[in-house]
Amino acid sequence: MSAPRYADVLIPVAVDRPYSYRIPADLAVGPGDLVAVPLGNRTAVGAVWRLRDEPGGVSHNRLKDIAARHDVPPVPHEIRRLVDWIADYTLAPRGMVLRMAMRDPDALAPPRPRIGVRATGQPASRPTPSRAKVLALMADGLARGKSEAAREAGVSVGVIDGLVDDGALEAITLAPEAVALPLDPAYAVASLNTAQKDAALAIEDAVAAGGFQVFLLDGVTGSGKTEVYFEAVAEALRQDKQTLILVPEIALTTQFLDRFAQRFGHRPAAWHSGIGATRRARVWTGVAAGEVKVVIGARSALFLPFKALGLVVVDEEHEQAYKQDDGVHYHARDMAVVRARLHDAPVVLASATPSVESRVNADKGRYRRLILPERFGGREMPKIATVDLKTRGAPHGRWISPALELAVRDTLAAKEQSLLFLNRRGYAPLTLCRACGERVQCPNCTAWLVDHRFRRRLVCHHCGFSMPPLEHCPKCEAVDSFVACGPGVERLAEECATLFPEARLLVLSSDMAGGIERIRQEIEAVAKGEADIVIGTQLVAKGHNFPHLALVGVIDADLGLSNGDPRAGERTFQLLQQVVGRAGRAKDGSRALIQTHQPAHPIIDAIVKGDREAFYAAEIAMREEAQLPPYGRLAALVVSAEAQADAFGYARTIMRAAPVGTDVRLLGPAEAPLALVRGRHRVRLLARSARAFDMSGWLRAWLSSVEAPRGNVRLEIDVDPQSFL
Ligand SMILES: Nc1ncnc2c1ncn2[C@@H]1O[C@H](COP(=O)(O)OP(=O)(O)OP(=O)(O)O)[C@@H](O)[C@H]1O
Ligand SMILES: [Zn+2]
Repeated sequence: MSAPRYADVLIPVAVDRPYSYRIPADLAVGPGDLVAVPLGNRTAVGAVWRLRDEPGGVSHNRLKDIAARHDVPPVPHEIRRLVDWIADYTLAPRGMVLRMAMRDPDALAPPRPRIGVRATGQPASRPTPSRAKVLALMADGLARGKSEAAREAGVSVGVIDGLVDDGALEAITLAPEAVALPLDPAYAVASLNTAQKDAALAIEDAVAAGGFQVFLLDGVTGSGKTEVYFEAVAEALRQDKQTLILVPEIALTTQFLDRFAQRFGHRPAAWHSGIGATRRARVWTGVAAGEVKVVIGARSALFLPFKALGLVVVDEEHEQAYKQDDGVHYHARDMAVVRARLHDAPVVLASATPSVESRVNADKGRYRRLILPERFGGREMPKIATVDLKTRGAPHGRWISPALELAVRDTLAAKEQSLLFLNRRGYAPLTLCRACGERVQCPNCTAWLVDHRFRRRLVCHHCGFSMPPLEHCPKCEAVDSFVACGPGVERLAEECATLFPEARLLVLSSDMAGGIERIRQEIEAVAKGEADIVIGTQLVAKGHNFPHLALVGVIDADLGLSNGDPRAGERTFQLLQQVVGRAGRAKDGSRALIQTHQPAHPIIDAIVKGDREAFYAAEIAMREEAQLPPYGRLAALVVSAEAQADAFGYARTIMRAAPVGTDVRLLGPAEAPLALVRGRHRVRLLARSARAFDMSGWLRAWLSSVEAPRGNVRLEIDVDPQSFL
């Protein structure tokens, strides 16, 4: 049999189809190989998508030759299928999806050898105190990197070089740093309670047997879901298979990495945008070679080239952060399920507040639901009560009600921790002119500027625009007339400093100076009990374990309830349940106070009564009635342009071309709630169909009949939208 003579090569740019090339007789290429190909007047790198014996429609002579094959791991079969799947489903150009799954071959080149030093046993010809320090350190005979030796001995690198010249040290090539240290499934086995054991066994059996299966690990906050899926990871290790653990926010998982190391002896490999290029390349090739057994990462880890994937875990599966809302609009949780199916491996979706989608899938028998009904060790759930802001609210200009103030005082007196939750960054969400009522808006977005007093700026949370506080009103010229309206976490901190001057305060918000590293340290400080009152945005609600926390105060539970977003109810329930669930994880007798104007709202009521089933039953019934996901399918089309008329114009053009029929209901075009972002006007269309309908196929057929947007007009397609703004 002769070798295939043609290859379709997918290039990681905004194209949907691979291009065909000839394979030169002296070149062997296989599916997934990275190759250099001529593209226009340059050379591009692409992945071989399929091989063929025929040129496929184009004459042999018009095709160009593949220039070269790169000697790096190919894009594996499962990843190629995943890329096809995501492109077909989301309508994103295939090349753009490949881009997330491919590395530049140059970046994958083996790392440069590390040079180290070792003692030769010869004395130094000219002894100095610095030299003596180095030789004392190196007397153990171990090899060390040059700078490492200098740092440990407390001398400059020059001293090391001098000793090499002198013959007292010798330079040697060090073995490359291990990409992942060996994990031991038997390192420190946890003893599980009965419910944990049952759940763990079910997943372990599935890992051992192989085969695709979805588990919904549905356990209340603090029930030990992590311990349960660690046992499944242990089984995968025993089978010599790899595990992918997805988390919504990888930068804040130090606690998790430590727990993992306590269980398996070492940390897993982490994958996120913050790790350096060399390390990324090592992890990538280590995953491809099957040496890296466990990877923890945010959604981009979904595209790593696992050699033998035996288990996928999606922690906090309900998190909105799994949905990517720019470029390729994909949901990493859903695609993790697709990926597990491609590898014929089990997948675990874990949450204390499962998404309605996953819950319905479990109820219908598509997923297997494993329930952990109680906290580990019989620990009590916090006692939850509401504070009715209509009658028992805070005095004017303040946000902590007398009841909450008292509860914080009691908690301080008991030397325990309080958490005050307010999902608003900055000092105040709105700045208003007292004289004329003018509100300070972003020039580029439909949004008020948020007062960030620590930084002394007014900031747009959509585009990042910022400016110094205004001295006089641009409209009525009044001087010093601006007042801050409403609370943000900074303002709440000010109130706490006045009410509880003796308490150690800590504000946790994603935009504090010092970035992610500072947040990481502060989360650890909270866990160690180094703060008395923690003020935080949703950042604090996400899966952290704060053992000293005895009181949670929700400053404004109504924030998420009132907007028109079909997912607002679900999100509010999840956020409140998660934040309340941070309390009382190590000690009984914890409480939560929820400040609200609507204490009788069904969602608030379900939280207070601890009746999550009431929430799911009501929400699921509503979704079914309204044919919303998962009972129906939605797709959003967002047209944007510098001029509003252009956006509406193109939206009407595509609307006119919509296929006639009753399968899909089309709503719009309408101005988006966020009508202006970064100077672009936005118009939305929403398509809704029954669940069984092929929405992606329908959209593709429709849009292929419409002329592409021109000039600065852009069309974005969002299948299964999470955001309706
Ligand atoms: N079998 C066990 N043995 C020892 N400690 C356990 C066990 N199970 C759970 N724990 C402890 O209980 C606490 C809560 O566990 P974990 O963080 O896994 O809960 P979770 O279900 O993930 O909670 P959340 O959804 O709120 O994040 C942790 O401190 C954990 O170490
Ligand atoms: Zn803006």
